[in-house]
Amino acid sequence: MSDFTLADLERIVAARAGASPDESWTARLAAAGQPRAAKKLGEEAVETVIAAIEGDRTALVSETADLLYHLMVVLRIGGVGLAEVMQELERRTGQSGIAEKAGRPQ
Ligand SMILES: N=c1c2ncn([C@@H]3O[C@H](COP(=O)(O)OP(=O)(O)OP(=O)(O)O)[C@@H](O)[C@H]3O)c2ncn1[C@@H]1O[C@H](COP(=O)(O)O)[C@@H](O)[C@H]1O
Repeated sequence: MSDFTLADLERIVAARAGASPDESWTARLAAAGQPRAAKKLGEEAVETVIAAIEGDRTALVSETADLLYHLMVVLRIGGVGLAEVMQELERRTGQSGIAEKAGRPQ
């Protein structure tokens, strides 16, 4: 199994965001701006949904990789660090999602 982490990918995205858009997809998306990058993220999310619904495991792996990569680009453009997201996910471990939703103000 791979020990490559999302934090590793975040570092790669950060390093490539300032490269030449002619040589780097990351830089091309960063130069195009958040609307373009977010649209691409949405496309990859839909492709992941389709792969999941179709039960296509190979496509689910590939489309999820596309999705996570484009999510890292969108987070980078949005100035959000992966650590902030992981901190929020850790905060949520203290409670079931069902209980969390039930406890929201009506
Ligand atoms: N993980 C990725 C990664 N996943 C997808 N992509 C690119 O995202 C683009 C997606 O565009 P398209 O939708 O046309 O391609 P597609 O999704 O395969 O097409 P569909 O089948 O979905 O229609 C393609 O150019 C992919 O190569 C990625 N580009 C870069 N990375 C990582 O980022 C690093 C730096 O890449 P550059 O910034 O390009 O140097 C790479 O070494 C990788 O580690």
